[in-house]
Amino acid sequence: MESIDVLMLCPMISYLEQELQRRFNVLKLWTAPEKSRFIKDNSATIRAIVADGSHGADAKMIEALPRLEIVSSNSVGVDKIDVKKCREKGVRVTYTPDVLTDEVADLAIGLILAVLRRLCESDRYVRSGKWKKGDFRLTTKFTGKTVGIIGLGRIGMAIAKRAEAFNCPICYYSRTEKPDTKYKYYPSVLELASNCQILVVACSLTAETRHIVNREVMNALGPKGVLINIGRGPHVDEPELVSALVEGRLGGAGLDVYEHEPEVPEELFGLENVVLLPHVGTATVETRKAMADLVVGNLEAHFSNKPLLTPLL
Ligand SMILES: O=CC(=O)O
Repeated sequence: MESIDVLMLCPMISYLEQELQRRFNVLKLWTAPEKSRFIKDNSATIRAIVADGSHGADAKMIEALPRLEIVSSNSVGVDKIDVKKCREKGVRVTYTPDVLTDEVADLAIGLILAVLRRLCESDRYVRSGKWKKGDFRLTTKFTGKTVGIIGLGRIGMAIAKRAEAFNCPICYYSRTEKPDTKYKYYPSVLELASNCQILVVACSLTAETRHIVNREVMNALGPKGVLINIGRGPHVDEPELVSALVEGRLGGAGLDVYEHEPEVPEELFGLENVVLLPHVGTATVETRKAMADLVVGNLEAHFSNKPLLTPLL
């Protein structure tokens, strides 16, 4: 498959770059001094795009590539890809579900513990020598707290299972009630937030779920409530989140994602009830390799006329 031109949108793990290069002619968009010129110059030959959760293909890019056949995304979230345009143009879209579910769910639990038990703050306490002057203050118990989950898909379900092991009552919001789960369903996020102590965002980002966590929801979660976001930044109204935390209307937050990554509101840096991660939900060697294998496997399948491994479209 040496002669197939694949446009890679941003740097990814070297294993993925190497595996792609062994099979395809990889064009690295980020190395081009002028991106739109680069796309134009190669538009007659590019047949595939490799995207990720932060770098996708918008309508303009898709329109600019008349020979484009497939977008293979190194992510489960495809909100940066204009899927509607792909459908219209007959461009296939693949993503990397399942292989990353455990990793993201583990991190959600890690964030809950980090916020409630102040793990980052207490680590700093030891390193700075403050322990010698007195014990660290008391924190908050996780076991038994009610966990509300927005979006009970693969990842939401994996978080629920883990939280159950901490004896947490689980409730959830999703567009429709899931028939085969014992977890309590609330038909609105507001009701969910009013009835849980830890609210976890685990749904995909769409026009409907943008700012699904707004001021009202944060107020309902309240000064003892904790918000965990391992979904996408725009799920949460970020300026409202900052003011809710600064004003003490919300008890704490554990965030892996932000509205304008890698920009993070500086007001959050001084808050000890907030744990900030740099969008690392899937970022382990094991999971990123499994994702890379799917990205390559989907392209290989497509160009050998075999069924796609994990098609979205
Ligand atoms: O954010 C990560 C993903 O969508 O896989």
